Amino acid sequence: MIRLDKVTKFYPSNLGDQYIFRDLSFDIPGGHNIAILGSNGSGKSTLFRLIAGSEYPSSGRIITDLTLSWPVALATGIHPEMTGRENARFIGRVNGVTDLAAYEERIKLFSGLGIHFDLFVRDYSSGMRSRLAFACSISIDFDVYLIDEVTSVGDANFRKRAKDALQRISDHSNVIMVSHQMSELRKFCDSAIVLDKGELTFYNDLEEGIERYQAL
Ligand SMILES: Nc1ncnc2c1ncn2[C@@H]1O[C@H](COP(=O)(O)OP(=O)(O)OP(=O)(O)O)[C@@H](O)[C@H]1O
Repeated sequence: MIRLDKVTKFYPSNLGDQYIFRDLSFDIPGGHNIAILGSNGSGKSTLFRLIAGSEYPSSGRIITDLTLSWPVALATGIHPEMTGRENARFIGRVNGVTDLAAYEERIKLFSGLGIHFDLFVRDYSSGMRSRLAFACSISIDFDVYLIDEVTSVGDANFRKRAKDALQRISDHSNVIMVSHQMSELRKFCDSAIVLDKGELTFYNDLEEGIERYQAL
């Protein structure tokens, strides 16, 4: 379970503080593959960053007893001044991977980065960076994978590899996924959370959630 406890999140702007969530308490149930649905700007990415811990709430807290991956689009923890291999090794070590050499090789193979794996990440394209981040994430055992752009990262070949890996993962772990493509969500998710005006609603049935979202 992932619990949002009285979470408030706002961003300062030239028009004053823009509130995304105000005093929001919500339990994201475990054991589901959940699609996050909401219109542009409703706060899906913000929610992801809060859950992943890559951004703090303005007040309140997020509590969980689960291990969570990081959203790939953020490429959180990927350091531009290190090579892909050094990044992989660092991420592996931080996440308690025991066989680091095997982990590195898995990432090199999965990311398809070839010789770029030993070049500085600062010289990567954004697609290459996302491929590295996704490969690092998918090669670690997490309880929940936060998936934000699997369908749009890299070329057709990589996308197929990513989807196959995700399919394997969703058999034994859970995913929380953001995508504007309903076909993708239908492939991996069984339930939904709809974001609207700072409120979250959980739908046990994905189709019910999609219907609600489309009616917004
Ligand atoms: N770092 C930031 N600084 C200021 N405002 C931000 C920041 N990040 C997000 N916002 C604002 O917060 C709101 C929610 O943004 P967010 O990216 O979470 O929405 P989203 O639902 O993921 O949108 P989309 O479907 O377009 O990707 C938007 O109004 C956005 O402008």
